[in-house]
Amino acid sequence: MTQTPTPTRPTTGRRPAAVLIGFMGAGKSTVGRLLADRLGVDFVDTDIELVRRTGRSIPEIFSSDGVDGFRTIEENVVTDVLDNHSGVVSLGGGAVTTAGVRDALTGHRVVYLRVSAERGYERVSGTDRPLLDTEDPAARYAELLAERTDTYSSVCSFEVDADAAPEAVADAIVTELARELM
Ligand SMILES: Nc1ncnc2c1ncn2[C@@H]1O[C@H](COP(=O)(O)OP(=O)(O)OP(=O)(O)O)[C@@H](O)[C@H]1O
Ligand SMILES: O=C(O)C1=C[C@@H](O)[C@@H](O)[C@H](O)C1
Ligand SMILES: [Mg+2]
Repeated sequence: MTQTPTPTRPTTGRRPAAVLIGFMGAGKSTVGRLLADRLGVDFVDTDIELVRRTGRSIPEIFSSDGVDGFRTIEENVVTDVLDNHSGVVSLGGGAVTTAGVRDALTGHRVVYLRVSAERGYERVSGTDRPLLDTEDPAARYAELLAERTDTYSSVCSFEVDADAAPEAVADAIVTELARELM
């Protein structure tokens, strides 16, 4: 009897050393770069990659395609990067809200940068964040963070306190990665 092979995405067989997740302002991009330097590997930020591939800014995509359109583009970029990148990968803050991204994270070393609403909002306040474009962005920030916390926890391999300084967060990740090798 002939068996139908399970369809899989084409891959290069490369796997990220670590995938950073967490809310806006948790420091995924900042710490991701530091961590990649420390490990001597490449760094890819899926928000930057998405802008590069589409030639449009994130606020432009939100305004023309809506949040669902943005998530579809984001899912394609994230799954492609996870399949083909071997260094450190930082995801956009809302990528894990898409089921396809959560599935694609299975089996990866996923680090959750857990930031408090106070520290995180301080870091993003005044920047162009479509999802915070409301009358009370600080309250919206805290609300969205609370809504997503369980999702971040459910897909991560381990979490680090991201209220600390970027170097300290990168150190904590290196320590945990080294512990896993013991
Ligand atoms: N641990 C930290 N301590 C203090 N400031 C930080 C820390 N991490 C990041 N920052 C600052 O906060 C801002 C946002 O950081 P960053 O862009 O790395 O966050 P992010 O998690 O990638 O957010 P996004 O989900 O929007 O991509 C930047 O100005 C950065 O310099
Ligand atoms: O938290 C979010 O939903 C987002 C976070 C950013 O990284 C960007 O991906 C975008 O602004 C959406
Ligand atoms: Mg970022």
